[in-house]
Amino acid sequence: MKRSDAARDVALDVLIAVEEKGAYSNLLLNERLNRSTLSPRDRGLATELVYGTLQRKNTLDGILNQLVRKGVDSLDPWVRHLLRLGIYQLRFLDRVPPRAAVHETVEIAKARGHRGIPGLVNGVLRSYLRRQGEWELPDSPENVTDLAWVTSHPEWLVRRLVEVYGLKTAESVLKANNCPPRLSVRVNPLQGDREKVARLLQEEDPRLQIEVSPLSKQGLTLTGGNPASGRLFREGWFAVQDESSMLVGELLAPQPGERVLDGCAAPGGKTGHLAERMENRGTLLACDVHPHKVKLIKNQVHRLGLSIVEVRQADLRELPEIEEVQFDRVLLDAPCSGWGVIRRKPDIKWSKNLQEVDSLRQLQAQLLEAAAQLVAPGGTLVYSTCTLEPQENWEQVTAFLRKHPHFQGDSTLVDMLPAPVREKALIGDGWVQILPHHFGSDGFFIARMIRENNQR
Ligand SMILES: C[S@@+](CC[C@H](N)C(=O)[O-])C[C@H]1O[C@@H](n2cnc3c(N)ncnc32)[C@H](O)[C@@H]1O
Repeated sequence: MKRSDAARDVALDVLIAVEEKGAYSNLLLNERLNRSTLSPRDRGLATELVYGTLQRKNTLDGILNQLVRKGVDSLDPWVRHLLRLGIYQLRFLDRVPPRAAVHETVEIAKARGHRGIPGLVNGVLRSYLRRQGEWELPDSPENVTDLAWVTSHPEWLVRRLVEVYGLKTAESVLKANNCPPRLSVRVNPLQGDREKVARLLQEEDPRLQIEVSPLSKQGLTLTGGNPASGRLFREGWFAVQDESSMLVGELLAPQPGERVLDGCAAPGGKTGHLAERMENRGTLLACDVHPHKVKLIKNQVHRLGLSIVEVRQADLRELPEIEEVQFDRVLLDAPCSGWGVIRRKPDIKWSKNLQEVDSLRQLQAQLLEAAAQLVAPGGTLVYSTCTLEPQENWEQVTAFLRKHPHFQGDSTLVDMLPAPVREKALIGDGWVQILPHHFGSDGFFIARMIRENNQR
Protein backbone atom coordinates (compact mmCIF):
# COMPACT_ATOMS: atom_id res chain seq x y z
CA MET A 1 0.00 0.00 0.00
CA LYS A 2 1.24 3.49 -0.81
CA ARG A 3 2.08 5.52 2.32
CA SER A 4 -0.41 8.21 1.27
CA ASP A 5 -3.16 5.57 1.35
CA ALA A 6 -2.56 4.43 4.93
CA ALA A 7 -5.24 5.30 7.50
CA ARG A 8 -2.94 7.49 9.59
CA ASP A 9 -1.67 9.40 6.56
CA VAL A 10 -5.20 10.11 5.38
CA ALA A 11 -6.09 11.29 8.89
CA LEU A 12 -2.99 13.52 9.06
CA ASP A 13 -3.71 15.13 5.67
CA VAL A 14 -7.28 15.89 6.71
CA LEU A 15 -6.23 17.33 10.07
CA ILE A 16 -3.66 19.61 8.42
CA ALA A 17 -6.19 20.86 5.84
CA VAL A 18 -8.87 21.46 8.51
CA GLU A 19 -6.64 23.50 10.74
CA GLU A 20 -4.38 25.25 8.28
CA LYS A 21 -6.80 25.84 5.40
CA GLY A 22 -10.18 25.89 7.14
CA ALA A 23 -11.46 22.77 5.32
CA TYR A 24 -14.59 21.04 6.69
CA SER A 25 -13.54 17.79 8.37
CA ASN A 26 -16.61 15.76 7.35
CA LEU A 27 -16.54 16.80 3.68
CA LEU A 28 -12.80 16.41 3.22
CA LEU A 29 -12.62 13.09 5.06
CA ASN A 30 -15.42 11.65 2.92
CA GLU A 31 -13.71 12.82 -0.23
CA ARG A 32 -10.35 11.33 0.83
CA LEU A 33 -11.94 8.03 1.89
CA ASN A 34 -13.84 7.75 -1.38
CA ARG A 35 -10.59 8.20 -3.32
CA SER A 36 -8.61 5.75 -1.16
CA THR A 37 -8.25 1.98 -1.37
CA LEU A 38 -8.48 1.55 2.41
CA SER A 39 -10.24 -1.52 3.84
CA PRO A 40 -13.46 -0.88 5.83
CA ARG A 41 -11.47 -1.38 9.05
CA ASP A 42 -8.86 1.20 8.05
CA ARG A 43 -11.55 3.62 6.94
CA GLY A 44 -13.00 3.28 10.43
CA LEU A 45 -9.57 3.94 11.95
CA ALA A 46 -8.98 7.03 9.77
CA THR A 47 -12.42 8.38 10.74
CA GLU A 48 -11.86 7.77 14.43
CA LEU A 49 -8.42 9.41 14.28
CA VAL A 50 -9.70 12.56 12.57
CA TYR A 51 -12.72 13.08 14.80
CA GLY A 52 -11.00 11.95 17.99
CA THR A 53 -7.95 14.17 17.46
CA LEU A 54 -10.10 17.20 16.64
CA GLN A 55 -12.40 16.52 19.59
CA ARG A 56 -9.55 16.15 22.07
CA LYS A 57 -7.31 18.93 20.79
CA ASN A 58 -7.38 20.86 24.06
CA THR A 59 -6.35 17.89 26.15
CA LEU A 60 -3.72 16.76 23.63
CA ASP A 61 -2.12 20.22 23.45
CA GLY A 62 -2.15 20.50 27.25
CA ILE A 63 -0.07 17.31 27.40
CA LEU A 64 2.18 18.21 24.46
CA ASN A 65 2.97 21.60 25.94
CA GLN A 66 4.62 19.78 28.82
CA LEU A 67 6.51 17.38 26.56
CA VAL A 68 7.78 19.76 23.86
CA ARG A 69 10.36 22.16 25.26
CA LYS A 70 9.21 25.33 23.45
CA GLY A 71 5.55 24.35 23.42
CA VAL A 72 3.35 22.85 20.76
CA ASP A 73 2.92 26.12 18.85
CA SER A 74 6.64 26.26 18.14
CA LEU A 75 6.43 23.17 15.91
CA ASP A 76 5.88 23.01 12.16
CA PRO A 77 2.10 22.56 11.71
CA TRP A 78 2.38 19.05 10.24
CA VAL A 79 4.62 17.90 13.13
CA ARG A 80 2.15 19.36 15.64
CA HIS A 81 -0.73 17.46 13.99
CA LEU A 82 1.32 14.27 13.83
CA LEU A 83 2.15 14.47 17.53
CA ARG A 84 -1.51 15.11 18.41
CA LEU A 85 -2.40 12.04 16.35
CA GLY A 86 0.24 9.98 18.17
CA ILE A 87 -0.77 11.06 21.69
CA TYR A 88 -4.45 10.58 20.80
CA GLN A 89 -3.81 6.93 19.96
CA LEU A 90 -1.77 6.36 23.10
CA ARG A 91 -4.27 8.00 25.40
CA PHE A 92 -7.69 7.32 23.94
CA LEU A 93 -7.52 4.34 21.56
CA ASP A 94 -7.47 1.01 23.39
CA ARG A 95 -7.50 -0.96 20.17
CA VAL A 96 -4.09 0.34 19.02
CA PRO A 97 -1.20 -1.18 21.06
CA PRO A 98 1.18 1.59 22.24
CA ARG A 99 4.16 0.05 20.39
CA ALA A 100 2.25 0.09 17.09
CA ALA A 101 1.08 3.67 17.67
CA VAL A 102 4.64 4.91 18.29
CA HIS A 103 6.11 2.90 15.40
CA GLU A 104 3.52 4.05 12.84
CA THR A 105 3.77 7.68 13.91
CA VAL A 106 7.57 7.63 13.64
CA GLU A 107 7.31 6.00 10.19
CA ILE A 108 5.17 8.89 8.97
CA ALA A 109 7.73 11.33 10.36
CA LYS A 110 10.49 9.46 8.47
CA ALA A 111 8.54 9.54 5.22
CA ARG A 112 7.67 13.23 5.47
CA GLY A 113 10.39 14.99 7.44
CA HIS A 114 14.11 15.58 7.61
CA ARG A 115 16.25 13.55 9.96
CA GLY A 116 15.63 15.37 13.22
CA ILE A 117 11.85 14.95 13.11
CA PRO A 118 11.52 11.15 13.59
CA GLY A 119 13.85 11.42 16.62
CA LEU A 120 11.75 14.24 18.08
CA VAL A 121 8.48 12.35 17.51
CA ASN A 122 9.90 9.15 18.96
CA GLY A 123 11.24 11.01 22.02
CA VAL A 124 7.98 12.86 22.73
CA LEU A 125 5.78 9.76 22.42
CA ARG A 126 8.08 7.61 24.56
CA SER A 127 8.32 10.28 27.19
CA TYR A 128 4.49 10.45 27.21
CA LEU A 129 4.37 6.68 27.86
CA ARG A 130 6.77 7.06 30.80
CA ARG A 131 4.91 10.02 32.33
CA GLN A 132 1.29 9.32 31.39
CA GLY A 133 0.18 9.02 35.05
CA GLU A 134 0.80 12.76 35.43
CA TRP A 135 -2.22 13.63 33.32
CA GLU A 136 -5.01 11.82 35.06
CA LEU A 137 -8.29 13.62 34.43
CA PRO A 138 -10.59 14.48 37.36
CA ASP A 139 -13.81 12.40 37.26
CA SER A 140 -16.11 15.23 38.26
CA PRO A 141 -14.74 18.62 37.24
CA GLU A 142 -15.94 21.37 39.55
CA ASN A 143 -15.19 24.43 37.46
CA VAL A 144 -15.07 25.74 33.90
CA THR A 145 -11.31 25.34 33.44
CA ASP A 146 -11.29 21.70 34.56
CA LEU A 147 -14.39 20.93 32.52
CA ALA A 148 -12.76 22.48 29.43
CA TRP A 149 -9.61 20.39 30.01
CA VAL A 150 -11.39 17.11 30.75
CA THR A 151 -13.84 17.33 27.85
CA SER A 152 -11.51 19.23 25.52
CA HIS A 153 -13.64 22.22 24.59
CA PRO A 154 -12.68 25.92 24.44
CA GLU A 155 -13.27 27.70 27.75
CA TRP A 156 -15.56 30.35 26.26
CA LEU A 157 -17.97 27.66 25.07
CA VAL A 158 -17.86 25.76 28.37
CA ARG A 159 -18.45 28.99 30.32
CA ARG A 160 -21.47 29.84 28.18
CA LEU A 161 -23.01 26.37 28.46
CA VAL A 162 -22.49 26.36 32.25
CA GLU A 163 -24.08 29.82 32.45
CA VAL A 164 -27.17 28.69 30.50
CA TYR A 165 -27.63 25.06 31.56
CA GLY A 166 -25.69 24.69 34.85
CA LEU A 167 -22.49 22.70 35.53
CA LYS A 168 -23.95 19.18 35.53
CA THR A 169 -26.01 19.53 32.36
CA ALA A 170 -23.15 21.30 30.59
CA GLU A 171 -20.84 18.42 31.57
CA SER A 172 -23.29 15.90 30.08
CA VAL A 173 -23.53 17.93 26.85
CA LEU A 174 -19.75 18.24 26.56
CA LYS A 175 -19.16 14.55 27.20
CA ALA A 176 -21.83 13.61 24.65
CA ASN A 177 -19.98 15.78 22.12
CA ASN A 178 -17.02 13.42 22.41
CA CYS A 179 -19.03 10.28 21.61
CA PRO A 180 -19.00 8.96 18.04
CA PRO A 181 -22.12 10.08 16.15
CA ARG A 182 -24.77 7.43 15.57
CA LEU A 183 -25.96 6.79 12.05
CA SER A 184 -29.68 7.18 11.55
CA VAL A 185 -31.85 7.03 8.46
CA ARG A 186 -35.32 8.26 7.57
CA VAL A 187 -37.41 5.71 5.75
CA ASN A 188 -39.10 6.99 2.59
CA PRO A 189 -42.75 6.02 3.16
CA LEU A 190 -43.50 6.41 -0.54
CA GLN A 191 -41.31 3.34 -1.12
CA GLY A 192 -42.25 1.17 1.86
CA ASP A 193 -42.97 1.20 5.58
CA ARG A 194 -40.34 1.18 8.33
CA GLU A 195 -40.49 -2.60 8.91
CA LYS A 196 -40.08 -3.36 5.22
CA VAL A 197 -37.12 -1.02 4.80
CA ALA A 198 -35.48 -2.39 7.97
CA ARG A 199 -35.83 -5.90 6.52
CA LEU A 200 -34.36 -4.88 3.16
CA LEU A 201 -31.47 -3.10 4.85
CA GLN A 202 -30.75 -6.21 6.90
CA GLU A 203 -30.76 -8.34 3.74
CA GLU A 204 -28.44 -5.89 1.99
CA ASP A 205 -25.95 -5.93 4.89
CA PRO A 206 -26.41 -8.74 7.46
CA ARG A 207 -23.80 -7.10 9.76
CA LEU A 208 -26.02 -4.10 10.44
CA GLN A 209 -27.69 -3.76 13.82
CA ILE A 210 -30.95 -1.92 13.23
CA GLU A 211 -33.23 -0.32 15.80
CA VAL A 212 -36.32 1.84 15.54
CA SER A 213 -35.81 5.46 16.56
CA PRO A 214 -37.59 6.69 19.70
CA LEU A 215 -37.74 10.16 18.14
CA SER A 216 -39.41 9.63 14.79
CA LYS A 217 -41.86 7.15 13.30
CA GLN A 218 -39.80 7.18 10.10
CA GLY A 219 -36.42 6.77 11.82
CA LEU A 220 -34.06 3.81 12.16
CA THR A 221 -30.67 3.81 13.88
CA LEU A 222 -27.91 1.68 12.41
CA THR A 223 -24.63 0.38 13.78
CA GLY A 224 -22.00 -1.87 12.24
CA GLY A 225 -22.12 -0.52 8.68
CA ASN A 226 -22.98 2.36 6.39
CA PRO A 227 -25.65 1.67 3.76
CA ALA A 228 -25.27 5.08 2.10
CA SER A 229 -23.33 3.59 -0.79
CA GLY A 230 -25.68 0.65 -1.40
CA ARG A 231 -28.47 -0.04 -3.89
CA LEU A 232 -31.31 0.79 -1.46
CA PHE A 233 -29.86 4.24 -0.92
CA ARG A 234 -29.42 4.88 -4.64
CA GLU A 235 -33.00 3.78 -5.26
CA GLY A 236 -34.33 6.24 -2.68
CA TRP A 237 -35.64 3.87 -0.01
CA PHE A 238 -34.25 6.10 2.71
CA ALA A 239 -32.31 9.28 3.46
CA VAL A 240 -29.52 9.72 6.00
CA GLN A 241 -30.75 12.17 8.64
CA ASP A 242 -30.21 12.76 12.33
CA GLU A 243 -33.12 11.69 14.53
CA SER A 244 -33.79 15.05 16.20
CA SER A 245 -33.63 16.73 12.81
CA MET A 246 -36.53 14.45 11.76
CA LEU A 247 -38.63 16.02 14.51
CA VAL A 248 -38.57 19.33 12.64
CA GLY A 249 -40.64 17.94 9.75
CA GLU A 250 -42.95 16.16 12.20
CA LEU A 251 -43.63 19.41 14.04
CA LEU A 252 -44.29 21.38 10.85
CA ALA A 253 -46.66 18.50 9.96
CA PRO A 254 -47.38 19.50 6.34
CA GLN A 255 -50.43 17.83 4.81
CA PRO A 256 -51.01 16.39 1.32
CA GLY A 257 -52.25 19.07 -1.08
CA GLU A 258 -50.91 22.05 0.88
CA ARG A 259 -48.67 24.86 -0.28
CA VAL A 260 -45.44 24.72 1.73
CA LEU A 261 -42.18 26.69 1.82
CA ASP A 262 -38.79 25.41 2.99
CA GLY A 263 -36.96 28.74 3.19
CA CYS A 264 -33.36 27.64 3.98
CA ALA A 265 -33.38 24.24 2.39
CA ALA A 266 -29.90 23.08 1.35
CA PRO A 267 -28.71 20.37 1.33
CA GLY A 268 -32.35 19.29 1.36
CA GLY A 269 -32.52 16.84 4.28
CA LYS A 270 -35.76 18.31 5.59
CA THR A 271 -37.16 19.15 2.14
CA GLY A 272 -37.35 15.43 1.36
CA HIS A 273 -39.03 14.75 4.67
CA LEU A 274 -41.68 17.44 4.10
CA ALA A 275 -42.53 16.16 0.60
CA GLU A 276 -42.76 12.59 1.93
CA ARG A 277 -45.16 13.73 4.65
CA MET A 278 -47.22 15.48 1.98
CA GLU A 279 -47.39 12.12 0.14
CA ASN A 280 -45.86 13.93 -2.83
CA ARG A 281 -49.10 15.94 -3.31
CA GLY A 282 -49.39 19.73 -3.21
CA THR A 283 -46.53 22.18 -3.80
CA LEU A 284 -43.27 22.58 -1.94
CA LEU A 285 -40.93 25.46 -2.73
CA ALA A 286 -37.37 24.81 -1.50
CA CYS A 287 -35.03 27.83 -1.53
CA ASP A 288 -31.43 28.38 -0.66
CA VAL A 289 -29.31 31.44 -1.20
CA HIS A 290 -26.15 29.60 -2.32
CA PRO A 291 -26.13 28.53 -5.97
CA HIS A 292 -23.71 25.64 -5.40
CA LYS A 293 -25.97 24.15 -2.72
CA VAL A 294 -29.14 24.20 -4.81
CA LYS A 295 -27.88 21.18 -6.76
CA LEU A 296 -27.69 19.19 -3.52
CA ILE A 297 -31.41 19.74 -2.92
CA LYS A 298 -32.20 18.70 -6.49
CA ASN A 299 -30.14 15.51 -6.15
CA GLN A 300 -31.89 14.63 -2.90
CA VAL A 301 -35.46 15.06 -4.16
CA HIS A 302 -34.65 13.31 -7.43
CA ARG A 303 -33.18 10.28 -5.64
CA LEU A 304 -36.22 10.08 -3.34
CA GLY A 305 -38.60 10.22 -6.33
CA LEU A 306 -40.35 13.43 -5.17
CA SER A 307 -41.99 15.46 -7.91
CA ILE A 308 -43.77 18.26 -5.99
CA VAL A 309 -40.62 20.20 -5.10
CA GLU A 310 -39.67 23.38 -6.92
CA VAL A 311 -36.02 24.06 -6.10
CA ARG A 312 -35.01 27.69 -6.39
CA GLN A 313 -31.88 29.70 -5.71
CA ALA A 314 -33.13 32.72 -3.75
CA ASP A 315 -32.45 34.86 -0.73
CA LEU A 316 -35.38 34.21 1.60
CA ARG A 317 -35.32 37.88 2.61
CA GLU A 318 -36.28 38.85 -0.95
CA LEU A 319 -39.03 36.27 -1.37
CA PRO A 320 -41.94 38.28 0.13
CA GLU A 321 -41.49 40.77 -2.76
CA ILE A 322 -41.71 38.00 -5.36
CA GLU A 323 -44.24 35.46 -4.09
CA GLU A 324 -47.81 36.57 -4.64
CA VAL A 325 -49.56 33.76 -2.77
CA GLN A 326 -48.75 32.97 0.85
CA PHE A 327 -48.03 29.47 2.18
CA ASP A 328 -49.99 27.15 4.50
CA ARG A 329 -46.77 26.18 6.23
CA VAL A 330 -43.31 27.69 6.30
CA LEU A 331 -40.15 26.08 7.61
CA LEU A 332 -37.19 28.26 8.55
CA ASP A 333 -34.31 25.93 9.41
CA ALA A 334 -31.93 28.79 10.00
CA PRO A 335 -28.15 29.08 9.63
CA CYS A 336 -26.77 28.92 13.18
CA SER A 337 -23.68 28.43 15.33
CA GLY A 338 -24.09 24.62 15.21
CA TRP A 339 -23.20 23.83 18.84
CA GLY A 340 -25.64 20.91 18.71
CA VAL A 341 -23.64 19.09 16.02
CA ILE A 342 -20.13 19.21 17.48
CA ARG A 343 -20.11 15.39 17.62
CA ARG A 344 -20.30 15.34 13.82
CA LYS A 345 -18.25 18.45 13.13
CA PRO A 346 -15.73 18.82 15.96
CA ASP A 347 -13.88 21.57 14.10
CA ILE A 348 -16.83 23.87 14.94
CA LYS A 349 -15.65 24.25 18.51
CA TRP A 350 -12.18 25.41 17.49
CA SER A 351 -13.06 27.54 14.46
CA LYS A 352 -16.02 29.52 15.85
CA ASN A 353 -16.40 32.07 18.65
CA LEU A 354 -19.04 33.86 20.67
CA GLN A 355 -18.90 37.07 18.56
CA GLU A 356 -20.24 35.09 15.64
CA VAL A 357 -23.49 34.49 17.52
CA ASP A 358 -24.28 38.17 17.28
CA SER A 359 -24.19 38.34 13.49
CA LEU A 360 -26.09 35.04 13.20
CA ARG A 361 -28.75 36.36 15.55
CA GLN A 362 -29.29 39.39 13.32
CA LEU A 363 -29.45 37.27 10.15
CA GLN A 364 -31.91 34.86 11.81
CA ALA A 365 -34.14 37.79 12.88
CA GLN A 366 -34.21 39.07 9.27
CA LEU A 367 -35.00 35.59 7.96
CA LEU A 368 -37.79 35.17 10.53
CA GLU A 369 -39.21 38.53 9.49
CA ALA A 370 -39.35 37.41 5.85
CA ALA A 371 -40.65 33.93 6.68
CA ALA A 372 -43.48 35.45 8.75
CA GLN A 373 -44.65 37.57 5.80
CA LEU A 374 -44.96 34.42 3.72
CA VAL A 375 -47.27 32.57 6.14
CA ALA A 376 -50.96 32.67 5.19
CA PRO A 377 -53.53 33.64 7.87
CA GLY A 378 -54.12 30.56 10.05
CA GLY A 379 -50.85 29.07 8.74
CA THR A 380 -47.94 27.50 10.62
CA LEU A 381 -44.38 28.73 10.98
CA VAL A 382 -41.64 26.45 12.32
CA TYR A 383 -38.26 27.92 13.25
CA SER A 384 -35.41 25.51 13.98
CA THR A 385 -31.67 25.51 14.59
CA CYS A 386 -29.06 22.90 15.45
CA THR A 387 -27.57 25.00 18.23
CA LEU A 388 -27.85 25.28 22.01
CA GLU A 389 -27.38 29.06 22.26
CA PRO A 390 -30.53 30.74 23.70
CA GLN A 391 -29.96 34.00 21.78
CA GLU A 392 -30.44 32.05 18.57
CA ASN A 393 -33.23 29.91 20.02
CA TRP A 394 -35.90 30.75 22.57
CA GLU A 395 -34.74 34.35 23.04
CA GLN A 396 -34.92 34.85 19.27
CA VAL A 397 -38.44 33.43 19.14
CA THR A 398 -39.62 35.37 22.20
CA ALA A 399 -38.40 38.64 20.62
CA PHE A 400 -40.13 37.71 17.35
CA LEU A 401 -43.46 36.96 19.07
CA ARG A 402 -43.29 40.18 21.05
CA LYS A 403 -42.91 42.12 17.79
CA HIS A 404 -45.55 40.11 15.92
CA PRO A 405 -48.63 39.76 18.13
CA HIS A 406 -50.56 38.15 15.26
CA PHE A 407 -48.35 35.06 15.77
CA GLN A 408 -48.73 32.80 18.81
CA GLY A 409 -46.35 30.17 20.15
CA ASP A 410 -48.22 26.87 19.66
CA SER A 411 -48.59 25.26 23.09
CA THR A 412 -50.03 22.08 21.52
CA LEU A 413 -46.48 21.34 20.32
CA VAL A 414 -45.97 19.33 23.49
CA ASP A 415 -48.73 16.90 22.47
CA MET A 416 -47.04 16.37 19.12
CA LEU A 417 -43.79 15.23 20.73
CA PRO A 418 -43.00 11.53 21.25
CA ALA A 419 -43.21 10.53 24.95
CA PRO A 420 -39.41 10.15 25.46
CA VAL A 421 -38.89 13.71 24.18
CA ARG A 422 -41.61 15.04 26.50
CA GLU A 423 -39.83 13.36 29.40
CA LYS A 424 -36.26 14.43 28.71
CA ALA A 425 -36.09 17.57 26.56
CA LEU A 426 -36.42 21.18 27.69
CA ILE A 427 -39.86 22.42 26.76
CA GLY A 428 -41.15 26.00 26.69
CA ASP A 429 -44.30 27.62 25.36
CA GLY A 430 -44.41 26.34 21.79
CA TRP A 431 -40.76 25.24 21.64
CA VAL A 432 -38.52 22.29 22.48
CA GLN A 433 -34.76 22.16 23.01
CA ILE A 434 -33.10 18.76 22.65
CA LEU A 435 -29.57 18.49 24.06
CA PRO A 436 -27.02 16.03 22.59
CA HIS A 437 -26.94 13.77 25.68
CA HIS A 438 -30.75 13.37 25.86
CA PHE A 439 -30.82 10.78 23.06
CA GLY A 440 -27.28 10.69 21.66
CA SER A 441 -28.66 12.66 18.68
CA ASP A 442 -27.87 16.18 17.46
CA GLY A 443 -28.89 19.06 19.69
CA PHE A 444 -31.88 20.81 18.11
CA PHE A 445 -34.19 23.73 18.89
CA ILE A 446 -37.65 23.75 17.30
CA ALA A 447 -40.38 26.37 17.76
CA ARG A 448 -43.86 26.12 16.29
CA MET A 449 -45.93 29.28 15.80
CA ILE A 450 -49.39 29.87 14.36
CA ARG A 451 -50.54 32.99 12.52
CA GLU A 452 -53.94 34.30 13.57
CA ASN A 453 -56.70 33.63 11.08
CA ASN A 454 -58.41 36.97 10.71
CA GLN A 455 -56.06 39.92 10.53
CA ARG A 456 -54.13 41.95 7.99
C1 LIG B 1 -29.14 24.82 8.68
S1 LIG B 1 -28.88 24.94 6.99
C2 LIG B 1 -30.33 24.19 6.34
C3 LIG B 1 -30.33 22.71 6.39
C4 LIG B 1 -31.49 22.10 5.62
N1 LIG B 1 -32.76 22.62 6.08
C5 LIG B 1 -31.53 20.59 5.72
O1 LIG B 1 -32.25 20.04 6.52
O2 LIG B 1 -30.79 19.95 4.95
C6 LIG B 1 -29.16 26.61 6.66
C7 LIG B 1 -29.15 26.96 5.19
O3 LIG B 1 -29.55 28.32 5.07
C8 LIG B 1 -28.98 28.82 3.89
N2 LIG B 1 -29.10 30.29 3.93
C9 LIG B 1 -28.34 31.19 4.57
N3 LIG B 1 -28.79 32.45 4.36
C10 LIG B 1 -29.88 32.34 3.56
C11 LIG B 1 -30.77 33.27 2.98
N4 LIG B 1 -30.63 34.60 3.18
N5 LIG B 1 -31.79 32.82 2.20
C12 LIG B 1 -31.93 31.50 1.97
N6 LIG B 1 -31.08 30.56 2.48
C13 LIG B 1 -30.09 30.98 3.26
C14 LIG B 1 -27.58 28.27 3.93
O4 LIG B 1 -27.03 28.24 2.63
C15 LIG B 1 -27.80 26.88 4.51
O5 LIG B 1 -27.85 25.93 3.47
